[in-house]
Amino acid sequence: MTTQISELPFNVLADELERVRANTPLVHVLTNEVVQCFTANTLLAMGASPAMVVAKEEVADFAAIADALLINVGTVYAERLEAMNLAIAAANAAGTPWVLDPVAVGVLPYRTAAAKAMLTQQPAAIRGNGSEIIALAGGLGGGKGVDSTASSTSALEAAIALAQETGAIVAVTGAIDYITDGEQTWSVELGHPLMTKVVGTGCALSAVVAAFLADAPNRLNAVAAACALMALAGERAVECSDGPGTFVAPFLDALAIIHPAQLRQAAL
Ligand SMILES: Nc1ncnc2c1ncn2[C@@H]1O[C@H](COP(=O)(O)OP(=O)(O)O)[C@@H](O)[C@H]1O
Ligand SMILES: Cc1ncsc1CCOP(=O)(O)O
Ligand SMILES: [Mg+2]
Repeated sequence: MTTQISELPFNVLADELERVRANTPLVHVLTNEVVQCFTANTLLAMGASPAMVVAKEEVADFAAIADALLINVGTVYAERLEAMNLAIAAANAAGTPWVLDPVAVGVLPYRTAAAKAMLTQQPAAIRGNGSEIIALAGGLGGGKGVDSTASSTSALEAAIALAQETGAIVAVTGAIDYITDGEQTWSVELGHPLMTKVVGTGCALSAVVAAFLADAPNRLNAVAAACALMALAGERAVECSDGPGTFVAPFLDALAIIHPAQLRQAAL
């Protein structure tokens, strides 16, 4: 199974970033307990508005008024899963796009079953690392806890199959990010290996994917632009950091500073 693969042009990223910043989308975030603050700061820095509403008594009301929803199963347990499924149902009823981040799917049966059941609930996008995407597509993904043991390139076929099966845009990330609708595939060759040494870069990326999907006229471009923005900010942050401990501050700064006009200039 193959699709046409092209590198995402910077002017597509520029157009998408301009659109998102003009709308400041409200993103409903149901994520794991490790990355809450980093995810909220990432969304604020790039121009969205995060809210971590998690109670099962509140999630349906909030998913209906949010512009997009993130479901991340990183520290899922029974009550959180119940809230996630209520939020997904309400998002679908309201036409709110929702994103699945299948953290460590394939490693543990409880979360694997939970995430696979969610695939029938029309996710607008799925963003995961190589191991997670292979497992979600029904293969043996491997995975070392939350980390991938499979390259994104080795997971591309699984990503394409998953997109065709679910109708979602699938982003499989790693040294190269691939973003596919099952027919057309964008690649993003940006980023830096140091991004794997700071917890939450993948989780925060999935939240940014949700932000870009809010009212998106072209979902493939929206998800690809989210991947490109994060990877570009990571690359820039590495230039002025000494390692994982000093990465986060310049990363958030880069997310805020990167400007569509600058991207259009770089595209020339
Ligand atoms: N080897 C690498 N080189 C460059 N960028 C990378 C590399 N590995 C991951 N990234 C970037 O790090 C971010 C998180 O991706 P990834 O590590 O695949 O997700 P996760 O944290 O969910 O496992 C993405 O922006 C991705 O492009
Ligand atoms: C360490 C950890 N444990 C459960 S969720 C989580 C965070 C995973 O973050 P990411 O997928 O962005 O590396
Ligand atoms: Mg992850």
